[in-house]
Amino acid sequence: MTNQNVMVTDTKSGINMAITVAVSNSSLFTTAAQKPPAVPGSYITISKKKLLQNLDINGGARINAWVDSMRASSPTHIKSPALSEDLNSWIVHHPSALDMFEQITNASKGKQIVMFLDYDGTLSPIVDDPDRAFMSDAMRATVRKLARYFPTAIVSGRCRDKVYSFVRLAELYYAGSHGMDIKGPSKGSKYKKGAQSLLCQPASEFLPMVDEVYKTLLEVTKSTPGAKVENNKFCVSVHFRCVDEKKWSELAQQVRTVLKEYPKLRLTQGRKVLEIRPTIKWDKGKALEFLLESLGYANCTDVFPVYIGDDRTDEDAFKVLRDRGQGFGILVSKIPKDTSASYSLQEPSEVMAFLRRLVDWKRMSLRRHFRMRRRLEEIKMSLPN
Ligand SMILES: O=P(O)(O)OC[C@H]1O[C@H](O[C@H]2O[C@H](CO)[C@@H](O)[C@H](O)[C@H]2O)[C@H](O)[C@@H](O)[C@@H]1O
Repeated sequence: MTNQNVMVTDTKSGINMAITVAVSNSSLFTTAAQKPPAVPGSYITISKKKLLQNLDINGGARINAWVDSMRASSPTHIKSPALSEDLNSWIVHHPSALDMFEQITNASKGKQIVMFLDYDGTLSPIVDDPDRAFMSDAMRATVRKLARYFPTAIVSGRCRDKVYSFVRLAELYYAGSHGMDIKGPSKGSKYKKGAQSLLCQPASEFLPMVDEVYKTLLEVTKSTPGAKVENNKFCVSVHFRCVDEKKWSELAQQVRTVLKEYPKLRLTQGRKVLEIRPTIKWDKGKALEFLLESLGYANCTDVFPVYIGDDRTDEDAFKVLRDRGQGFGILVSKIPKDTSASYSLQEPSEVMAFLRRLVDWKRMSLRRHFRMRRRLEEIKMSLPN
């Protein structure tokens, strides 16, 4: 019997929970201590009725599972030699996008690269205060250059206006609220005519409900020091980064009590954050598909989408790319995680280095292309009539 990290969906609350289970050949049992996974974030996805029943025995067990999941979604640093060994073997399957740069650009030859960028943890480093997650001027300048050469979209869990206030580049596409609020560039985009009028809000009917939940959660979580509730328009984030770990179960209980009254809302998790959102089948993956379609690449074989993200919610987009067999995902992570991304980068500074290389590569290939065209023109002109 071995311990495995398992991701299950609680059918009642909709929460994706990460728990450690002892696995034999024929059955699954939750471990008595419900310890956090040995390698945080390294999961297999299963659906076992028995497992869910175990979690349902009483509310306490369910809350324990929530807290385990909160821990698992908050991996920190590689501490033990065993974990760094895991990292070494993980890297073999998800090599650095910087090391594989040539292979990547070779695979994209003759195709239009379309860039999708998550915000927090990808373009800006993770900080304690979500209102101060600024991106650097150098990163902004890099993304601005990137958008000159490739259609570029920001795909974030944040409210669209908020992420725009951080990025401040009018020429980009923005998909806020985990893709539930998509808008085309507000400044003329050279990539798609009419993009300025593009707006997609598939969860608009949930707006009053989400606002009500936001206000209730704000009130209910007041008693938990450090908890922060963020209104992301079509979803709500409950942050526990600054909450003492001893208080996590209290916070989980508060959120669970509120959520019980709203069966049309579900819970997902990000980095030290509980995210409440409508149950509609819409996520960052759907947003990516919608944007590709809006750009006119719905059924094209000559498109090469690249999605860079650091969070569990980005996995939906990585999966879409895997399933389409087009382009690829890059996971930003310093630790091994189960992912559908093909490549990895360790942190936002590496993301910036990768984007810069992409810009330089494109600039050089365009220069080469124009030089060659000029040369051909010259040869044509020098030929006798
Ligand atoms: O899809 P994303 O753009 O990655 O948004 C996901 C969540 O990001 C933000 O929270 C995360 O970043 C904060 C600032 O660094 C950090 O304090 C927090 O612990 C992280 O979870 C944002 O505040 C959330 O609303 C988004 O859901």
